[in-house]
Amino acid sequence: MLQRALIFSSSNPICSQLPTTAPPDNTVFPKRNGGWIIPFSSYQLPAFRLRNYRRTLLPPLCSASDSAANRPNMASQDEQDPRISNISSAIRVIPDFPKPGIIFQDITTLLLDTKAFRDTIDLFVERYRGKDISVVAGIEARGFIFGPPIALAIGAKFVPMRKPNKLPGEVLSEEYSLEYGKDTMEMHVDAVKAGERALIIDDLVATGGTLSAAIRLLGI
Ligand SMILES: O=P(O)(O)OC[C@H]1O[C@H](OP(=O)(O)OP(=O)(O)O)[C@H](O)[C@@H]1O
Ligand SMILES: Nc1ncnc2[nH]cnc12
Repeated sequence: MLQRALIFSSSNPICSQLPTTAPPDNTVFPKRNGGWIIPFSSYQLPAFRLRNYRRTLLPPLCSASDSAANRPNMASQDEQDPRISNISSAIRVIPDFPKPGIIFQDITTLLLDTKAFRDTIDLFVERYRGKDISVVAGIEARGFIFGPPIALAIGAKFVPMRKPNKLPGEVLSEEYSLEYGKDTMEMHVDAVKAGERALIIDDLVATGGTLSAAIRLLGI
């Protein structure tokens, strides 16, 4: 997934049918070809070092580990990777769901395709293994599908970022706007420590609101 610090962009080889509406001005993600930023894409940005994690979330405290200079290289590697087009075609696109004007990217069909699903996980594992990442933060709900296998394979812990009032311990909360509504995301306060390097995983970035909230929650 997902962004001076982040994860993904769109001219995205996997979900190539996303609409090309520009993200809001306040997003920090790169806009390649004026498209959206979305997880399974070539412009991945990677992981953050939580230098100074704190409970009161203030301005960005983390930096991206992969320099901008390395990213075009990653992009061209992905463009040559034959797995990407197969993964892209395994995602079903449903217009006007859940309401008119939304072009829904349905990853449940990807999950039915064992090769495409495995290849998706492998792509992330190949990219992030050996990068000193100790935390994979998965965003509910679809980040819970892709995050755990990636976390196990790269030897990181998995931290769920949950919908409100689901976690039993002390939490940090972030409210955010969605393409179709508002929501709140929560994370256990003690799940991530200062100095840890985190990778945020989700299935898709549309407006970037969810990913931005996840970044704020990590205190980046
Ligand atoms: O970039 P954004 O505009 O924030 O949208 C992207 C988010 O929207 C979807 O989740 P959703 O909130 O629909 O929750 P779900 O996974 O529980 O269905 C998707 O899985 C991302 O988390
Ligand atoms: N276009 C989209 N497809 C799938 N999930 C989404 N969540 C927000 N926008 C979405």
